[in-house]
Amino acid sequence: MELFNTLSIEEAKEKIENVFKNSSLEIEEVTLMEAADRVLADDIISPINVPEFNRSTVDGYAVIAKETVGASEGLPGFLNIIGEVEMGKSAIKSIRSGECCYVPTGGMLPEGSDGVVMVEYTELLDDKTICIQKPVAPLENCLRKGDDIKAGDRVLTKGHLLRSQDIGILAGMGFSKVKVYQKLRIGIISTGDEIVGPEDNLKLGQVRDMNTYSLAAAAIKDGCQISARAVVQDQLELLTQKIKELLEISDIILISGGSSMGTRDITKDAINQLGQPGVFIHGLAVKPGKPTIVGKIGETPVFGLPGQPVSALVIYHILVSNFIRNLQQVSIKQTYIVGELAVNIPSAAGKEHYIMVDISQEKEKNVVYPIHGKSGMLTMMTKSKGYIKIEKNQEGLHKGESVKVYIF
Ligand SMILES: Nc1nc2c(c(=O)[nH]1)N[C@H]1C(S)=C(S)[C@@H](COP(=O)(O)OP(=O)(O)OC[C@H]3O[C@@H](n4cnc5c(N)ncnc54)[C@H](O)[C@@H]3O)O[C@H]1N2
Ligand code: MOO
Repeated sequence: MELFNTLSIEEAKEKIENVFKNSSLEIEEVTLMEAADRVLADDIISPINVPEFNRSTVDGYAVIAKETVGASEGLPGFLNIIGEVEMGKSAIKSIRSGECCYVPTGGMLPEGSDGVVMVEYTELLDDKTICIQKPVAPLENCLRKGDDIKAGDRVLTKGHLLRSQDIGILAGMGFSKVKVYQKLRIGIISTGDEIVGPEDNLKLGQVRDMNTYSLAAAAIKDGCQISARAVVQDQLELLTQKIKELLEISDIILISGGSSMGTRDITKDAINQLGQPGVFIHGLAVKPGKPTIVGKIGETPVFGLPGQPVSALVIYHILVSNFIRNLQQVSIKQTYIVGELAVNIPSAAGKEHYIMVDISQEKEKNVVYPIHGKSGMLTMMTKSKGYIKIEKNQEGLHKGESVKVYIF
């Protein structure tokens, strides 16, 4: 009798990391417009101060702050207006005692000024004089040179996943291109005589291909590109041939279906036929996803995911995504939300259980509800915001317990 030799997810991650410890990604330079969701391959050191000059954060009058002390509506202070600062131009004049200068929001502060009184707290007496009705503290309503970034600051580090605000700050520092890790090319194969495309007519007994699409979308979200996708029938020669083709153009291959022990389950044989070291994991102590396969053909990682749509996508999230993020050297760990379980969740000890959950905000708390179903029912995941994990040695979780929800 052949049984799965099951590893825990942690053991599997360790083994995979070990087998691919010499793999590394190439580095490429991309424009800022192409850089979102890519991973920085270099530290970013600012060549300039941001802002590069002292700026006003309001529309008002640049003043010497100590000369406004005690000013009020009943007892205003009087200042001579020496002019107006224009946007995009340097403030030519400097301010001396008893003077002020009009500055728009973002405009350069004239030399000598150290605060800005908002226009609403001033009154124009004539075109040369204003009265100040409210004092300002030194540096009030100002952004000083280098307040945001000092020249030489390390603003972003290697391994940082670039988000919209990061792209903005790169532009602000004057970078128009950045070095990022190459986009991994993912080849996706869905196996099964019964599998047809979403555009095909469905005959009784056939099943529409969900895995190609859910896995492709997940990989794209992880910053990868899809090199090719194919549906292959349960025949060893056909599958072997297709994997061979995809090896030429892919950095990672994902195969779904045919991972179990049935006579049609040929994924393991196909991987083993194509070269050393072949399959080095078959079976995980998890639910869903027990029959997962991991192999290596030449230098290429090949994941044989279970055909059940929930199992395939859950294993992608807990194993494949982690592998991709490690390869890309992403520095952040997976984020989670902490919530309180709404009900008891039973589970048998001996394997890790991944439970799909929804979260609802009730009385300032995140309340976590399990979404039940079988691994062939993908709406279990469409109704969920994420998943929680029940450890191998735990027999379920209790209502009211605090849990981490990993968002997908
Ligand atoms: N004797 C045993 N049988 C099974 C075991 C076991 O330990 N012993 N494990 C079960 C578990 S757990 C899972 S999960 C499945 C995994 O099966 P396979 O990876 O071999 O997948 P298939 O048999 O090809 O398909 C399973 C199921 O999923 C549907 N499917 C497949 N591909 C797709 C796709 N691209 N899109 C949508 N749906 C797909 C397929 O039609 C089947 O209904 O094995 C159990 N059996
Ligand atoms: O583990 Mo299978 O993945 O139960 O459906």
